[in-house]
Amino acid sequence: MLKQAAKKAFQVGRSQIYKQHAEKEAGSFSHLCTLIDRAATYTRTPASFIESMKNCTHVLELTIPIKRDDGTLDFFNGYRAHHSNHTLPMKGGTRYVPNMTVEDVEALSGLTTMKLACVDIPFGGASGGISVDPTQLSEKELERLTRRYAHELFKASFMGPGLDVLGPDVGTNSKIMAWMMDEYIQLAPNDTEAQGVVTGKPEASGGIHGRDEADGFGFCIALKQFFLNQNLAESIEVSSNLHDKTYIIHGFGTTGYHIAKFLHEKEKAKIIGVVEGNGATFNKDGLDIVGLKAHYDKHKTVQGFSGGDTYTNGEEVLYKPCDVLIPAGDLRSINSSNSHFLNCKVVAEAANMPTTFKAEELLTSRGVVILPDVVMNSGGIVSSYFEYVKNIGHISPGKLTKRWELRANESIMKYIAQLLGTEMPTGELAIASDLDIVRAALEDSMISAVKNTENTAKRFAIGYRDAAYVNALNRIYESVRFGQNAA
Ligand SMILES: NC(=O)C1=CN([C@@H]2O[C@H](COP(=O)(O)OP(=O)(O)OC[C@H]3O[C@@H](n4cnc5c(N)ncnc54)[C@H](O)[C@@H]3O)[C@@H](O)[C@H]2O)C=CC1
Ligand SMILES: O=C(O)CCC(=O)C(=O)O
Repeated sequence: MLKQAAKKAFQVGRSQIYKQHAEKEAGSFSHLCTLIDRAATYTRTPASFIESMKNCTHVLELTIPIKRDDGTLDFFNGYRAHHSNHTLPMKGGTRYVPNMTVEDVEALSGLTTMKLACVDIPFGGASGGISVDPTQLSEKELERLTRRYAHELFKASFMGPGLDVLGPDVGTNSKIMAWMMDEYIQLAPNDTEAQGVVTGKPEASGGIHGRDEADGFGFCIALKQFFLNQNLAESIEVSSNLHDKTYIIHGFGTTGYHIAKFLHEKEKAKIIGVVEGNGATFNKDGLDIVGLKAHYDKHKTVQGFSGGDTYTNGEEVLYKPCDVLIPAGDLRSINSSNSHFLNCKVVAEAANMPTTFKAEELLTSRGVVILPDVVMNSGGIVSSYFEYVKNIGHISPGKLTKRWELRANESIMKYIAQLLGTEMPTGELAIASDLDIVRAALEDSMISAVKNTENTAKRFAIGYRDAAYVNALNRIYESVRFGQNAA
């Protein structure tokens, strides 16, 4: 069925199909509103609440002047949107990307509200960033721009550990997050919770173990859990194991790389293609991800990797047959111009809003299953939440309980040994590291989110995206009804 559709698409010809479907797609915020409306039918919430979810509470637009290294003045547009303050603080990513629009920022803040609710984190959604290509600035220019952005957010009450906690996203990293925190500390020197103003910081500045890998780790846990469901596996005629499937990953940044790493190392899965903006690599027997990462870090492209065939036009790899396609690049990468040519059984969304409305309609009509962003990529923000809790509590995970748990385990072992009349094994039992604790907690959040999504999808016979939105809207409504914001 899938093969036939793909063959037909090629027969009609790409350019003709592109013309047929190149009409403007809905903007990102109206896309979000449509998803909310679609899910609302299955919720137990009033219409006025649903309408309120289709607006941001506050949106800040800034012009940020910075001095370039050559002494000239340059100006950049910055944004921060607060989608919902139904519970505080608000939280969400910070993007440094060229051509950022206020509509995308608003949509991402709304998406973040939904995502946080799906994984049961008691924060409202926010999002923001600067319209800039960070690779075109020197490190000093990037630091000045970041500090000025943080300064303006603070002045406008768009930043604070009890108000809006900024996290990393496309184009930002732990160093940028640390600059933001430092700027905040200068402005609010007596705030004892200041470390909690941003997440994704280096560990030396209060960051948490495993934040960089969290998105990829969480994604793989969620994927595994979805495939354990026999109905899903049978509906697309695959087994429920991850290791015997083929994967193509679109985007090899923080998220895409860690997904590839976990699938490759832990699941022994075959990643046959990696597509980047500037080319792709393909190996039908599976790519060596460690080697590919070393090549990518050195050359800033996957082209020329000796362990795969190089494609200068990455789209050609995107269209190759695979079981699971993983968009991990940017918004709208699966759209009406390319969805006809995709040859996968599942689209598992690691990026935020990677699939446009029309693309989703087309793919689902062909039987392709979509595993939605709000569940699949929530590992990053869940780990950010753990970092925040550590910062606000001034204590690292397990510091109070680790040794106590070890003693408790030893007592149980002794008791069992006594019952069996054997000796206690010699040597100390392992103590959980901070990373073990974070990973276990993340696993728990991801598995619960997938199970809740599956249950709702089954109950109403709807897709996983609609089910995730139904759960999110119900949870937010309960919090508004009984929470701090209901007058
Ligand atoms: N970093 C995080 O904590 C989280 C990120 N995400 C989402 O995951 C996605 C990726 O984010 P990161 O990995 O953090 O960003 P990143 O900046 O580290 O990586 C993005 C990668 O995608 C590639 N890319 C961009 N446009 C492309 C195109 N048209 N075709 C192919 N490749 C393209 C870039 O070259 C880069 O390697 C984004 O949608 C982001 O919002 C979601 C949840 C958490
Ligand atoms: O950790 C955060 O606050 C943001 C993570 C992120 O960018 C996302 O979940 O989309």
